[in-house]
Amino acid sequence: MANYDTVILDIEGTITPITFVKETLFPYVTSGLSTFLDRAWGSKELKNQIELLREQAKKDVDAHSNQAVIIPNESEASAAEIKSAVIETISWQMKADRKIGALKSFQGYMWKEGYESGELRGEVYDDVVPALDKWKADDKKIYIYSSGSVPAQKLLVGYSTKGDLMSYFSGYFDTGVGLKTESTSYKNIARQIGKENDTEHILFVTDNINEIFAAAKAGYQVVISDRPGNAPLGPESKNYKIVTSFDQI
Ligand SMILES: CSCCC(=O)C(=O)COP(=O)(O)O
Ligand SMILES: [Mg+2]
Repeated sequence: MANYDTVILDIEGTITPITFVKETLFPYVTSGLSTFLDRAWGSKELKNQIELLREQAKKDVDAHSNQAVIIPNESEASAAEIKSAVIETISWQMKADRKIGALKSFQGYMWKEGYESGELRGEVYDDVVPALDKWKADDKKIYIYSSGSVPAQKLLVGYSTKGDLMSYFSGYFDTGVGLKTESTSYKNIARQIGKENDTEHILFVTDNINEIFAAAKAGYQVVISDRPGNAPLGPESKNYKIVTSFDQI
């Protein structure tokens, strides 16, 4: 690897197993959603979260998505009808593993309770903390860029199986800077961390080849994370460094 002074890490498939997300985090939302809505109904935070889902649902319906349903507002529908539309909306989007801000925000909102009660702990691979320690000792800055919302990212690393890892990270980015498959997102991050004209000294590690293409196009150094259970790597991945553990970076 050429010199780098900044590391940006993806979460799912890179520092965290995909199985933890698919088999623990996602079912926590889908199985607990109905009772969660009943419990939190009337709270300001839930109203804000539903408003985000409502705005997204409207865009989806306008774009003729065949699964999208309008979420009615309180002046035109009962609580039961609104809850039912919210459940339907979240359900189809989660089946599609949609990386859309409103859904990701809602998931993080629900996971908060689970992490705080001790029911959830963010699973982090054993080789991650030694690499974070080494990068810190070498004075490198470390950030996260994930499709999960920034609050959800902080929960996962703050309540992790390796303890509270938040002190390692200088910042967190989600799709608020743009989709992870677009090179402008990586330019936006570089600008925000004061490295707009120095992207060649940023290293981005992710499991997703389209994110690799986008970051490389923005001038970043890139490494592919190939963890058990990740999607199989295609022939394009051969042009990049591939690691199965962070001690190979
Ligand atoms: C940090 S939230 C849990 C994971 C998640 O929902 C997600 O979308 C992660 O995507 P990534 O960009 O980290 O692969
Ligand atoms: Mg990933």
